[in-house]
Amino acid sequence: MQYDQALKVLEEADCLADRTAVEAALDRMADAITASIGKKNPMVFCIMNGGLIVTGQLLTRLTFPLELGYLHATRYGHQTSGGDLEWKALFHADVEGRTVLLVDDILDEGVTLKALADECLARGAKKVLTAVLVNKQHERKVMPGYCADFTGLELPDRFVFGYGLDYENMWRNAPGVYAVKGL
Ligand SMILES: O=P(O)(O)OC[C@H]1O[C@H](OP(=O)(O)OP(=O)(O)O)[C@H](O)[C@@H]1O
Ligand code: HPA
Repeated sequence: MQYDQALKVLEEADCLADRTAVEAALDRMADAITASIGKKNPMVFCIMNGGLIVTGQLLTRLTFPLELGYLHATRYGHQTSGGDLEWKALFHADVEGRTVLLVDDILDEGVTLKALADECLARGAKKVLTAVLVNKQHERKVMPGYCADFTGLELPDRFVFGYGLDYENMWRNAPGVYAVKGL
């Protein structure tokens, strides 16, 4: 996307959650995560690329012992609808017997998180929990009612960017969650 076009995308977008709202959501998530697994010495995986900012900002709010790793799987690329899941980076850490927390930017249809959670369980994880900044509200989930264990924001069925979420690989750095005009 060209520079001018990218500026126009942000200018025309609808802000669904500004920085203050996102930070409050991260605070709530951190409290809930701490209460749930604060004493479990969990293995936390950032789901790249989208999970980068949420994981970073969440982790500074988690003041208990944990280990950090990353997984990379993608199914959207430059598209606004998902395809087959493509693994880009496989497990580099042993999850056997561990409590695992998967952190991502969004649960849209849930295909990505469910596949990664299933893979952790297949590798012997004792318990797998999931955390997302955004849950997109619609009826196209991978299983009816599928949702994360910890959700920051419930947002409408729009294509969103910011706080790690991209629109055509741009604006992951936008300081709020914005919906693309017309999408
Ligand atoms: O719930 P789903 O419908 O599976 O969609 C959610 C996934 O889609 C995005 O990743 P994407 O494939 O765009 O890769 P990226 O993280 O590199 O942007 C997002 O970061 C989630 O991982
Ligand atoms: O709305 C979205 N925005 C960015 N990335 C996504 N991946 C799934 N849904 C979305």
